[in-house]
Amino acid sequence: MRGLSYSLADRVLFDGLDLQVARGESVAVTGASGSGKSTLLSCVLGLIKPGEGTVAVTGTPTTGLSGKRMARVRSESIGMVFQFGELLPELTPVENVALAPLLSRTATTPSGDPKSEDPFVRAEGLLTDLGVPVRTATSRLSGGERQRTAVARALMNAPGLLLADEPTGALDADTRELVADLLFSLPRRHSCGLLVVTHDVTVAQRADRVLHLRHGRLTPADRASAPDEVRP
Ligand SMILES: Nc1ncnc2c1ncn2[C@@H]1O[C@H](COP(=O)(O)OP(=O)(O)OP(=O)(O)O)[C@@H](O)[C@H]1O
Repeated sequence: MRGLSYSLADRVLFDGLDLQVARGESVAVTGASGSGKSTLLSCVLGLIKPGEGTVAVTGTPTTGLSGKRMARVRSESIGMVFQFGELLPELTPVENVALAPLLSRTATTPSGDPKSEDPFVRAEGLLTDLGVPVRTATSRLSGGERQRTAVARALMNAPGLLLADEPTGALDADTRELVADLLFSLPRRHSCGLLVVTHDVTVAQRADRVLHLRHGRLTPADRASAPDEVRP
């Protein structure tokens, strides 16, 4: 993201913000409630158009893309982990993970060979790798198992960029540690960039870089020592 600016009706949210996340790297963004962390991810996902500035995902400029082409960038290049997992309880864990590529028919293997691997086989492999029981109902999974299922789903398209919005926010302390360990191991294991937004400083500190969002800009967290406030 380069020179990103975005305003709400009553205040400036981003004011010439810059951010680059490399493959193999993890970056955590912290900031006060309402500072714009989730909105930042929405700009990367192309769900919100910035007033000024540019966004590129795995080298593809996305700022001016049509909805259809942006949807393709999302399905091919981005994986997303939400705070509450957002799994469908009616489906099995394997079905939850395989669903998006089955619907969009854009599943790729890590080597980038489209459709060369059955989504169900890949989903089961990822879940097994992440320690999720595959022969159980989704509704019976523990909180940590649900989030690991959500991580497996985000990895299905072998994304160049993983986004996570408060990925441990709904977990107890022990489970949070396990899921955070897993999440921050992904950039190196899967050769993707990881951008995490979180309130949780103990989670953020695991990232290669921690940035603080304040007054519409990102600064290294250790330099952001003044108390936070949301600027009117
Ligand atoms: N659809 C919307 N329309 C108008 N304003 C919005 C919309 N979505 C979010 N906002 C506002 O944008 C600001 C930033 O919201 P955002 O969710 O990005 O903050 P955040 O830093 O992620 O907050 P939190 O840590 O509480 O989740 C907030 O003031 C919020 O009320």
